[in-house]
Amino acid sequence: MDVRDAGFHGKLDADQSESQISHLALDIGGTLIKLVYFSRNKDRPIDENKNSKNSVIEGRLHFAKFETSKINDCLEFILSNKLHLGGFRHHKDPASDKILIKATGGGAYRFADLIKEKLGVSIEKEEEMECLVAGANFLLKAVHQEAYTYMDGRKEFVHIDHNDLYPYLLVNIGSGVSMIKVDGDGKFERISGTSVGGGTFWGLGRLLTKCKSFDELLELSHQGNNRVIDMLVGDIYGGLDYSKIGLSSTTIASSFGKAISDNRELEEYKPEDIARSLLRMISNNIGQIAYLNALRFGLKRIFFGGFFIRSHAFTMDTISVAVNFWSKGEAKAMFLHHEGFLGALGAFMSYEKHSRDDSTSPQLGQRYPVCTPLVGDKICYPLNGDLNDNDSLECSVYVA
Ligand SMILES: Nc1ncnc2c1ncn2[C@@H]1O[C@H](COP(=O)(O)OP(=O)(O)O)[C@@H](O)[C@H]1O
Ligand SMILES: CC(C)(COP(=O)(O)O)[C@@H](O)C(=O)NCCC(=O)O
Repeated sequence: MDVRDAGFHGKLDADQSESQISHLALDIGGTLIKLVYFSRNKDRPIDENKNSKNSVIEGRLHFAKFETSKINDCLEFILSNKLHLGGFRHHKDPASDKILIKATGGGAYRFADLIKEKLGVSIEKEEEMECLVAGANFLLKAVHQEAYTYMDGRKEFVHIDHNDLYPYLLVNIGSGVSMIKVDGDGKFERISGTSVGGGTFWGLGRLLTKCKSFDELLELSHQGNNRVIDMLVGDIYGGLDYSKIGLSSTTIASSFGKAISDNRELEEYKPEDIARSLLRMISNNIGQIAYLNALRFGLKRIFFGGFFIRSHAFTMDTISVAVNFWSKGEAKAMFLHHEGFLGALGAFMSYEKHSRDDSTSPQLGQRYPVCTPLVGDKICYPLNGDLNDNDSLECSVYVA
């Protein structure tokens, strides 16, 4: 289970629940539900700016995720921690005590009735692509050391020049894959996508290896050797490179191609080798399609997000190699630390739209504060994967 998963009985610690929690936003995807919410630091007073109508509140953004198939666990977590009270009310209808919660992703439509029934709050739907872009722009502009490259086991943070960020290609690898050309705040076009994504890896992997969880499948892929199943150029060319067209003998000529002639049954292959081939096939394919789309629109920067990545070394390495190979070294794949939370962050930021409507609850106006990722009280960027439990970003928000 992912460390950012909040379990069924997940209760926030006393410190967190005593502080004021507000502005819960959800991204309910095909596989995972992502939650973002803000908690005010209870020991810090609100800094009221006498010259403006705004006040600054210091606090933290919190992140959690659940499997979509276990939505009841997620709703239980929200209910038991009273996160659902952190919504907003429309001032056009002051008599109404109806609370609205921001949500994006297909599940905002699919589960609206269930959420209403279980939490007693209504869903205000936000468009998924808009949220992904808003989340990515926020992270790239506001969070220090958010973007990084990963190649040959080396992670390097990328300095983001705010004046030279656009245009870029955002590749969100969730259950399926969306490729979005981003030209500015709220300016974007979804230029491509592929159904061969994270859901394909996990779905096929589960069938072929009998793994019980995504993490188990990922862990298995660590130990495997894809050359047992993939047909390499060298397998076809008698151990030689095909130098004339730039293919080394170790390049995969055909993913899973060896299984044609091996005369072996599925059970005779090691699950770890299957997991490795599958991960490589899907990551490679996405990296290639991403690069071709970047080329189509002359985009130099490609950022990859979505929970398929999971800061997994082999996944990132494969995507980076694919982008590097197809671009002949011209383009680099970049990854986002808060990879899976782009949509939820975008939905969270859309509370700003209502800051003038809402007279009864705190009104949030996120203005790209400088955020520092904190785990406990330490600034923390683990190099090899997930953020730790109680993951949060320290930040200030403006309240109109
Ligand atoms: N704990 C997990 N359980 C299931 N899938 C996971 C998990 N962690 C990462 N994944 C991968 O992430 C994908 C979902 O990514 P996400 O960005 O949340 O997309 P969606 O919005 O479609 O749910 C899954 O299809 C799977 O490949
Ligand atoms: C339909 C979706 C936007 C839903 O988002 P998700 O829950 O996968 O994050 C995504 O799965 C997608 O872009 N699929 C690829 C469809 C295609 O372009 O072929």
